[in-house]
Amino acid sequence: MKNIKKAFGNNLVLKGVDLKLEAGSIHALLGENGTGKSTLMNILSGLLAYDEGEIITEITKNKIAFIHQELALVDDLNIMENLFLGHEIKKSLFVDKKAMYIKSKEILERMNITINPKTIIKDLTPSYKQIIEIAKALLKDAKIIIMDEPTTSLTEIEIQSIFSLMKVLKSQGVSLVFISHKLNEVIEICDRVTIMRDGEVVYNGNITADVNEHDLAQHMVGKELSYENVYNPRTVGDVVLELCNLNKERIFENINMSVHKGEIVGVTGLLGDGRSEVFEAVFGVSSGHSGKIIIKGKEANITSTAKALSLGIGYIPSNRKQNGIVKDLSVGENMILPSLNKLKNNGLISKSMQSKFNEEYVDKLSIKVNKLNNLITSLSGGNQQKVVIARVLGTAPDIVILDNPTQGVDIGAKLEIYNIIMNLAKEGVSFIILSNEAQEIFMTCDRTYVMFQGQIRHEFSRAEMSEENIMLVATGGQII
Ligand SMILES: Nc1ncnc2c1ncn2[C@@H]1O[C@H](COP(=O)(O)OP(=O)(O)OP(=O)(O)O)[C@@H](O)[C@H]1O
Repeated sequence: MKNIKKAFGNNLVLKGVDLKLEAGSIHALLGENGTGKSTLMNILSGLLAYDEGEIITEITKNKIAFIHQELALVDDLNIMENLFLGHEIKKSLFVDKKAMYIKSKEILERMNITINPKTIIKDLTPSYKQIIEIAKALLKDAKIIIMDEPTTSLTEIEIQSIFSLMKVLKSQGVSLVFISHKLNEVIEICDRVTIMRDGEVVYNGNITADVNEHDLAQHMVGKELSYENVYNPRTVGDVVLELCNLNKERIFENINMSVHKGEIVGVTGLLGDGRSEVFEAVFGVSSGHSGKIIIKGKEANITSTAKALSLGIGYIPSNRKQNGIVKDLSVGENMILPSLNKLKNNGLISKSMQSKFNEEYVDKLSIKVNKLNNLITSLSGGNQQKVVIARVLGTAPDIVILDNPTQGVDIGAKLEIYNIIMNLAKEGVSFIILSNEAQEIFMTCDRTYVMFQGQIRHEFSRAEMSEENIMLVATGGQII
């Protein structure tokens, strides 16, 4: 790609970008949120037109596959039906299931994957779903496969299976583009890297043994980042949230947990460990559980999210696209949703109070937005996540539950978010951080619970926390 330029209205998003992809290579595309990575890849795959520049390749558009974060699979159909959806093999007027089965098996074998093509998608683990998306790309004989943050919702074991598949594809001459904010993974799997900042390329190079995360992060943000001093110890107050024997059949069991005023508590484990479901119950998103939820010493009967909010609980769900944002509303409107009452003047929303509120949080969280009344969907993924965080913080909660809070957020913004959490905790706000990123837990939490198959298996004090200890318990092992 040579000197690619692209503007949305008067917002010049790509300012002349060059990118060279090689066959049989894994190329990382990095950059802060909103810097234009997805736009560039949408252009490469033909989803978006560009204003200026040139794309020089012998590969036709139909041989370029873009695997987005939201997978395009139909849950109730099987693997084979998903692979051929819309272009079924036909024998006269009928769908030739046998031929489709044979071809599906062939593709899966090419990927070194042993799975029955008749398996229903909803029975697959998240990594297998990713693998099926890749299989779809291979079915159309893709020569370039673009993967947009493919590992965000995967466990360590699943990430390794995606990586081995990427290596197989690379050895077969496919060119892979890996968009990610997880710099450790970039170093592990990629051969080359292009780093963008503000719509321009600021760095291009090979990932050699001497490249470290720190260097990549520095290129991304253009300044030195300080990871060391994020965590600040605090004196915490009385218990503000207590979960006593919380049970939900087959989902979680005997959950006992406490959080103090001003404390930051982590809950971690592998995907499917039940942590999200526990806090959906606490926030009134789901019902059907037994046990007690005690808020500031009083048993609470939380039957709705409105009730949870009125008790001073804020919550950020794990899946932003499904549960977090309202697609038809603007950035500004999304940000104020739960704070509407606070912004009313004589029963009407005060425009000036709304703008002040919006501007305060755009500034506090460095949200990259052109106009506050643009649709939320026009923001980059990471910036949408920041809007969701702003929305919760804006309700001035006493207890904040953050499920996967920095999903898709770049490293610079992550540190900003952690610092905001630290400062609010110092002021007495309590946080519960549900995360599968050990680094996130270390950088922020005073204590952490580790869950496995719906149960709390261990509670670590800050001094006892280590990546090895957490992994051991999260995978069903025991600390001796
Ligand atoms: N369809 C659109 N209409 C208007 N603006 C858009 C549109 N798509 C993207 N943008 C803007 O283009 C800029 C770049 O967005 P893009 O999604 O390419 O960033 P990104 O680098 O992929 O970010 P992230 O890491 O957060 O996913 C952002 O400012 C975004 O708001």
